[in-house]
Amino acid sequence: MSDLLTVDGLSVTFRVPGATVRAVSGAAFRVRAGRCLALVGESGCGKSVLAHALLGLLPGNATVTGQAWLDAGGGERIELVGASRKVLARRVRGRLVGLIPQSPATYLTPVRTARAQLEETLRELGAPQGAAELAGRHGLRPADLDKYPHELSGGMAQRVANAMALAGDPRLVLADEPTTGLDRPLVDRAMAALRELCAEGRAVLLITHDLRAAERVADDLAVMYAGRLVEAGPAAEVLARPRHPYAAGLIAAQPDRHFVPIPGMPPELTALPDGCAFRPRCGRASEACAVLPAMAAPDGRTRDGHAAGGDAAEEHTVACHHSLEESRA
Ligand SMILES: Nc1ncnc2c1ncn2[C@@H]1O[C@H](COP(=O)(O)OP(=O)(O)OP(=O)(O)O)[C@@H](O)[C@H]1O
Repeated sequence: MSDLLTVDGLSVTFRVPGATVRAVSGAAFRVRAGRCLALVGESGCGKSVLAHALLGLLPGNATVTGQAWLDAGGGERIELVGASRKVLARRVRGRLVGLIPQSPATYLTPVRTARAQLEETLRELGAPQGAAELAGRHGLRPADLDKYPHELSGGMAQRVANAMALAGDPRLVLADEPTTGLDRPLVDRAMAALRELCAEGRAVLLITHDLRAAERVADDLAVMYAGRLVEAGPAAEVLARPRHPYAAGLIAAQPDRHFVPIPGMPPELTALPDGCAFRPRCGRASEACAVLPAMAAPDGRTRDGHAAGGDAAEEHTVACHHSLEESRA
């Protein structure tokens, strides 16, 4: 399977009065065709900012550095961080990359019917199909199209948002907390829809704090803490044998596991500590943790700031001086 997206050393800062918010620091990962990578972490850790950075959707106070290579087909690759607004608007957003937004009900324009919004999307893309045909493929009936967003159920609004995201037949789909506000059956349906996208050969980047949802759909998992990836690998492997104390804590905090919250709070992104940002909350912390640990495979090979080549991305990697693997060995 080929890499559709290769992110390398991606960082995002925001200028705010008197401070700098370090929202994403040196993220490196790849998303492959036919696979779903779930990016998980607590609210505010930088997941959505990362997705928006890829699409050039951040506000003017943001600075993005690093690289993100998108396979545009036909041997062409587009570097998203340096791409012009025109390239992002005309070639990337909606065409090569579809965005399934957080909270579809609020993403849709309240004063326009579903049909009007789908038609506008299709017109912008120059797509030949009609709104009814597109809607039908996403399980919407023609009568649903004449409804305004507030008249749509959560599930229907989600289908409209999915139809808009997929109208341009994108190779990569970014799903930003697509399950926000949905009850469990709708979450299950949304996850099944993401799985279908993978079966069609698309690559899916799922951004979520819902580990249970990630568990259902993800092939690969990356765990983010305070703007930094701390653990990555095959989803089943990371969930069964987490190596980073934060990842282990996040998993143990699930209602169907021990339901024990991690003590303390994440640090302010305007005042990140030196070294490992999880240090103040970590029972395993030592003086060594004052130095930032590199993302490394069990044999110690590091890949901090660099997307892995070959098949190495499926390796289970962790950025921790005292990983749980160490104590299991
Ligand atoms: N325009 C902005 N200016 C300053 N800070 C911002 C801006 N946009 C986002 N941030 C900050 O960046 C950090 C990361 O936000 P982000 O929305 O990516 O978190 P998240 O992990 O997706 O959480 P959630 O699930 O709540 O959306 C937060 O501290 C947020 O306050």
